[in-house]
Amino acid sequence: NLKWKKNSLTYRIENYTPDMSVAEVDDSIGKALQVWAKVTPLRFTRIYSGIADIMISFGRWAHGDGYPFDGPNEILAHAFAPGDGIGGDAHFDEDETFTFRSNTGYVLFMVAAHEFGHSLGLSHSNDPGALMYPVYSYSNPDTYVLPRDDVNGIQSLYG
Ligand SMILES: CC(C)C[C@H](C(=O)NO)C(=O)N[C@@H](CC(N)=O)C(=O)NCc1cccc(N)c1
Ligand SMILES: [Ca+2]
Ligand SMILES: [Zn+2]
Ligand SMILES: [Zn+2]
Repeated sequence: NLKWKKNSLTYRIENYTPDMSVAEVDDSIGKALQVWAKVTPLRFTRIYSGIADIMISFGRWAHGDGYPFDGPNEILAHAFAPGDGIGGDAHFDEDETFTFRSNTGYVLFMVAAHEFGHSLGLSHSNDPGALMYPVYSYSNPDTYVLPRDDVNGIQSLYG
């Protein structure tokens, strides 16, 4: 597990999905980062231009890296382990329907929280209750508590 050598990280939202309002995307991303900040010394600062540690974008099919998306469902997003350049970046498949709070479509907060686990150095967990379990499951973002397996995982890196 590669990890960030610094606790203060920047992020930039490069573009937006038409599925949600700008404010809903901003809120979902911010809250998904806070899930991890709450249990580590990590701090996230948003920037609006230039290169951030965690560059966040929506794309479909071939979108500039060697890992094209696949249309609706299956792959929902991917993120790269800590490092320079594409390291830490998170890409979301624009062919998915992302939602804010409802459980019709994929809740962006949930997918983003999972992807940022990868951005911080976590791999998948085989604990079905874990956020880092490979398969998406819906949880209410307003009452979301990071499962113990994920807390242990991230604190083994940054505790
Ligand atoms: C091999 C990887 C590129 C698969 C990809 C993933 O794990 N990205 O982090 C992915 O999108 N997996 C889907 C699998 C699926 N279609 O259920 C997923 O939902 N991952 C995101 C996710 C979101 C929220 C919670 C959890 N546990 C997983
Ligand atoms: Ca897909
Ligand atoms: Zn990508
Ligand atoms: Zn994953």
